[in-house]
Amino acid sequence: MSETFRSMLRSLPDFPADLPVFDPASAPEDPAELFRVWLDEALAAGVPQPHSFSLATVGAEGMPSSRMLILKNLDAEGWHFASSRLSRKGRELTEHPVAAMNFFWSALGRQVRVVGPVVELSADASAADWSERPSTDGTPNPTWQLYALRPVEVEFWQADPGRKHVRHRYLIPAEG
Ligand SMILES: Cc1cc2nc3c(=O)[nH]c(=O)nc-3n(C[C@H](O)[C@H](O)[C@H](O)COP(=O)(O)O)c2cc1C
Repeated sequence: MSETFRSMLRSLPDFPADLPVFDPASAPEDPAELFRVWLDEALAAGVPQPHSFSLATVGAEGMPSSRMLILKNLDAEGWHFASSRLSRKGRELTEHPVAAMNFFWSALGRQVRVVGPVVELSADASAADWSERPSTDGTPNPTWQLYALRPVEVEFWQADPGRKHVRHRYLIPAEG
């Protein structure tokens, strides 16, 4: 059973054969600009939920935890996401206000990693996000929180059929 399972896993393809070519020399200076281009290309390639990402947070004694979330916005405040402050991630962010995001667009063999401190955005912005959710019934939720991750590191990764995978990393000094 476990040998069959292992063989089945080994037989799965890593990446599609037809992948885009990424030349870091032509990348813009602003990682947010490149992210928007890659998100548009993921949309055009039919990647389902291309705005979803895994968010890793730090819990008690440094134990990591991760889960999928939806990207809500990208602006000067950072990369926005929202959740309940009472959730595990909410409690972990209160204790350790840092996180790592990981976007993966399988059809394009692309990954984007974003790391940095996380800040809570305003109660008004959080309430607006809650009220815009598709399943809203109009009841306010004071525990709903909009957060912004302020990147200190953003890494773009492009798979290559010849396994010469390409990485392009931006390091952004944290604000004083
Ligand atoms: C694709 C996808 C998107 C999700 N988006 C959100 C989101 O934007 N906010 C949220 O609180 N939970 C979202 N969830 C649920 C979370 O993954 C998670 O189960 C929940 O927030 C509880 O996480 P926690 O116990 O680690 O805090 C999403 C799940 C999936 C699969």
